Amino acid sequence: MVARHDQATDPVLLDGLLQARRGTAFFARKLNELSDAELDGDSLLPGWTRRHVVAHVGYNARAIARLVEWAATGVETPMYPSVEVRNHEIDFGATLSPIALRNLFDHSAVHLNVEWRDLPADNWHHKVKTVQGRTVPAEETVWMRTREVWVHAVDLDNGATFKDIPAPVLERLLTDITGAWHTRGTDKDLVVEVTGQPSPLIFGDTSSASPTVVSGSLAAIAQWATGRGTDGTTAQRPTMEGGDGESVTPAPPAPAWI
Ligand SMILES: O=C(O)/C=C/C(=O)CC(=O)C(=O)O
Repeated sequence: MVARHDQATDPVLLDGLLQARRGTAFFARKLNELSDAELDGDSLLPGWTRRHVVAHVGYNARAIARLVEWAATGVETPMYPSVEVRNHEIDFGATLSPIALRNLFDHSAVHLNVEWRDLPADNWHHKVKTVQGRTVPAEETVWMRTREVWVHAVDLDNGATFKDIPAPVLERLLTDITGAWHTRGTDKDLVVEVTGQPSPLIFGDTSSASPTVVSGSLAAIAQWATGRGTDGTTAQRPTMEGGDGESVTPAPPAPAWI
């Protein structure tokens, strides 16, 4: 394929797009491993079947494509008209036939990919607004989608784990989550330590004099921080007397993320 002269060439952006496409392929693989009947089963998300997860991931691609169209045209096209419409759409999508659900995922992913492919380099800096009210450059849509496809592949609960998610994606996810806790002030006296790294990764309330320190591998900590289980985590709690503190396994639940 011949690249157009106005296409994006920023290596960071191109690497991000690769991570999003790999995540989409990974989600597609896990979805293809599920029989139609298995789509009716529970996902890891409370109250959602696997059907809800697939519908959400499909509609999320359409919603993100609307942000890319906004960046391309300058015409404001929000992700969703409202959170209520978003939620209703997911509930409706979960009732589609298996073939329609699978088509929704496939077609919406292709559509988003085409919107990204066709967005001229300059337009990637244009500002758009997410459904959470964040104003971000269009390049952020790549990360928004990356996060969705990798994490929701785990939510399908048919074998994918956080260990399947590439380390740079997990690290950025942790930066996002701990940033959200900090903004809300829900990380008081909480330090998160990723073990088994060449150089230590530390997040959270690092200025606290008596923090609870939650530690574990990158995958275990990301799973815990996203509210998807405490396996592989431990917590070191301060004691009244000072000293080394008491060890708690597994760690207590993480603060809410979204
Ligand atoms: O990162 C944001 O500000 C927003 C992210 C989303 O809206 C992702 C979704 O949860 C969705 O598509 O509904």
